[in-house]
Amino acid sequence: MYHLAKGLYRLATSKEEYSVILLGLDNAGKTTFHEQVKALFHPDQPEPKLRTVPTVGQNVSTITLPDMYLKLWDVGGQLSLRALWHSYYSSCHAIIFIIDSTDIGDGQIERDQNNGRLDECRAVLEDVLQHSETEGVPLLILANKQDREDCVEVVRIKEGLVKKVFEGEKSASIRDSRVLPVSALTGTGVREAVEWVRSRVKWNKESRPPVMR
Ligand SMILES: Nc1nc2c(ncn2[C@@H]2O[C@H](COP(=O)(O)OP(=O)(O)OP(=O)(O)O)[C@@H](O)[C@H]2O)c(=O)[nH]1
Ligand SMILES: [Mg+2]
Repeated sequence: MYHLAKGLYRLATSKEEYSVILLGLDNAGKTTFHEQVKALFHPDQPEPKLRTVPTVGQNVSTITLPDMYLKLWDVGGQLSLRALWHSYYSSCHAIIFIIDSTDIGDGQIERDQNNGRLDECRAVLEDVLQHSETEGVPLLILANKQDREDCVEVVRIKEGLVKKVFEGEKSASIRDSRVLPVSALTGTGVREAVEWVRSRVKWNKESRPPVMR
């Protein structure tokens, strides 16, 4: 009887847990974004810690939403650390790829002029999407640092970078994806980003079932 009651109690109180991995080049703003999410959704930590240092290893946190736990994995984006990303792919339910919108020239791939880290960004994103274990996983691309005057607008990033990446992706049609403008520093767009992920991991739960906690 005790075990039955305990089982029923567990069932009634448990929630689905989904994992989200934050990817992007070093300095893109992953940790800053992560801190803003924690500040928004952790009642005991209302002030985001915005003085970040380059991530070596990982920062992990779990936020509680009405219908799920969302576990965020913030990993280092430096070249030498990108080789570790693949170990998160098979267990993630969504990918947030963060772009520094001030470090991609004018966002247009064909141009010969200096385009910052646009080519590197494209190659890294393509590499993530081509990995067999990320197939079909919802992808949110964040055009970050939109608070800065020298940023490239989100429409240009969609037309220039994202369209080009998807043209080469075999499974683009079956992957749910979105590009959103954000400023991780000011917090603008962060709530919308979490909301998009929340809805998409649920839609995709047949393909990537959540863990019950
Ligand atoms: N103006 C502006 N600066 C930002 C924004 N987001 C991040 N930054 C700055 O960009 C720098 C790098 O931010 P991080 O969040 O540490 O970058 P990261 O992607 O975690 O970098 P790695 O851990 O090395 O992969 C810091 O100086 C941040 O303050 C933003 O939205 N606007
Ligand atoms: Mg970091």
